[in-house]
Amino acid sequence: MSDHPAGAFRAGGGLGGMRRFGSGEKAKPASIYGMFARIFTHARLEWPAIITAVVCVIAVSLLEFVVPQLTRYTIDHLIPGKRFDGLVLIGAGVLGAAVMLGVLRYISTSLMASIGQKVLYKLRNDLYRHMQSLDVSFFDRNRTGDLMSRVTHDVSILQQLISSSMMQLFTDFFTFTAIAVYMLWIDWRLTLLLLAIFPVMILTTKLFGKRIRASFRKVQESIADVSDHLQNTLTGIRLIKSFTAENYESERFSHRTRENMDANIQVVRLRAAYEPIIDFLNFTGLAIVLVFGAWLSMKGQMTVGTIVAFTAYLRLLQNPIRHFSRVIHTIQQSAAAYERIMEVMNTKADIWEKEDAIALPPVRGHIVFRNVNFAYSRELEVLSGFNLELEAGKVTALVGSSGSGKTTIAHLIPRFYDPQAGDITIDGYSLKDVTLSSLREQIGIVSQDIVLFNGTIIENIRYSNSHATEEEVRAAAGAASASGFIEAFPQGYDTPIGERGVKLSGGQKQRISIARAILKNPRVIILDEATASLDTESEQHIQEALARLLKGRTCLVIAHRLSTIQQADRIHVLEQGRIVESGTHEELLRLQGRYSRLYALQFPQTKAVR
Ligand SMILES: Nc1ncnc2c1ncn2[C@@H]1O[C@H](COP(=O)(O)OP(=O)(O)OP(=O)(O)O)[C@@H](O)[C@H]1O
Repeated sequence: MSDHPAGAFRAGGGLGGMRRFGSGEKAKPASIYGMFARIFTHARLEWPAIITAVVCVIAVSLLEFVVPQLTRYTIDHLIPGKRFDGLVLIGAGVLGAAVMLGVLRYISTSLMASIGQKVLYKLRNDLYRHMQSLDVSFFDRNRTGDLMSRVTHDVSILQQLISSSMMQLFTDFFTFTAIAVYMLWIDWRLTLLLLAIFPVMILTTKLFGKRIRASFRKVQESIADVSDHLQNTLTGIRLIKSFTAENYESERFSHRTRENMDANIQVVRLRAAYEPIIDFLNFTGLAIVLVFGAWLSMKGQMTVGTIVAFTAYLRLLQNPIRHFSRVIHTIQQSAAAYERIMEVMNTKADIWEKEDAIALPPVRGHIVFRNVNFAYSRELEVLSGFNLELEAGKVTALVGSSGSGKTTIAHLIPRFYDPQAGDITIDGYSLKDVTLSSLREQIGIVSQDIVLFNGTIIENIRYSNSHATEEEVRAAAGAASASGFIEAFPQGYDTPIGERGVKLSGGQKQRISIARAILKNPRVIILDEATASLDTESEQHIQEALARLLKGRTCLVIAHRLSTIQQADRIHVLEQGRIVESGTHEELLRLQGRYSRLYALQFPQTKAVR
């Protein structure tokens, strides 16, 4: 049994220009509270570390509070009283506080950084697992590079928020409240005057926050574009070279990176405008303390030490605001990233299992399509009232012109897509009533787009059955006529095949994919154009391998090349989603209809003989 049956079926690539999330309906901005709530849900198991970090942070705030008190005491009491003995204690007190601050900050920062990493680890894995659970149509709609950048770049942005900015926010909130209360207690008039500036600051922050977040969204989308372009062009490098399209691609790349640069410049401009406004408001606070404090002092209502302490507290009070102007940058950047992550997390799979889905018992492989309607989108109906029967243990072939719906029919059997109407059954079980894994474990697909992973030959063959022994792998490779060329490699089965199997020839890749299917030993085989574009010798090897693969199983063979399906038990000719002719090769030739015309096109000489 396969550990990861879905992986073997996953068709790569996406269709550009189709609807994907964010392009149809406008994505609802995710709430910042929602973001924090989710982060806390992920972080809750780390509560001992969180509590320790919070205690450290509170201690930092208290120490910060003590230092201005030492200044005040020095100015108001030690200097006027010429108490030289007290200076040593004050010096030691300030240095001691500095050392303690350093230690406490080290503990809280390193704890929060490791919590951030753990949350990130969980979030990234959840996202990946969720993506894997989505169906093929999701991957049709979305660009690979864009999805990659959500899992890598967007998740990393959240890490910065968790490990540094969130703690900073908490520290600032605590310091701000403690100091505001203390200042109110010392002189409520001066403090209220100061606090009057804060609503202006909050409003400015809100106004800028919205714009900064929108710009960050653009930055992240442009990164996704860059990553998508890279993914497409690096995997298609041979095509680019064959069309000498290097300059064209470099220009397209530069266009995308320019969009990224422009979006970043927009963010920088917004920040550059925001920070001076906040600084101006901070200076207004300082002016108020100086002018009003000096006035009170001249009237004998306030000591000089209090004014000095007040300016120090003012700085501490303004620090959170100044930090906030920086943290807001991270928060808005994270919110934009979080939105993009949640778009994936909130996407529900179109293909799902019923709650009471049963495990499909080992089947014989009798498959029936009854009145099936299927469309990829509203505009394009591929199958309408479609009926088809695949007899158990027999080879059924589908032929027909390009776009007539052959691959679509094949993809409905492992439930890559679900029909909008009608039913498909296997041994009488409706596909919708059985679990996806029990269904897919009994189906093997060998397609013309062979997907091999970077790894060794044995790893690729074993992908369909991770428990297979080495002997079983060798036997499968033998049956797939692959052992000859594999053993000829100096490293044999341990030969690395490179990304997507680039180090192998087309025919070799095909035989490895057949070996992989044989090792899976499924009841049902779907063969999509497996012999396209091969030389005669390779094709002969492959035909032998295929004959062994198909033997005794229910097979659906999709072939353009009629030579490959002459032995099929039944051939259906498909036109625009309808079966127009059915029979064996000889019967269909005798009909002198669509099939015989297709055959004559492919084999003009044979036709002449007949
Ligand atoms: N993932 C998809 N999303 C939207 N439309 C699709 C998708 N796959 C196929 N189609 C459309 O559905 C129709 C049937 O395509 P299908 O691939 O089943 O034809 P086919 O007979 O297998 O063609 P070929 O022999 O060229 O592979 C075509 O019009 C095609 O454009």
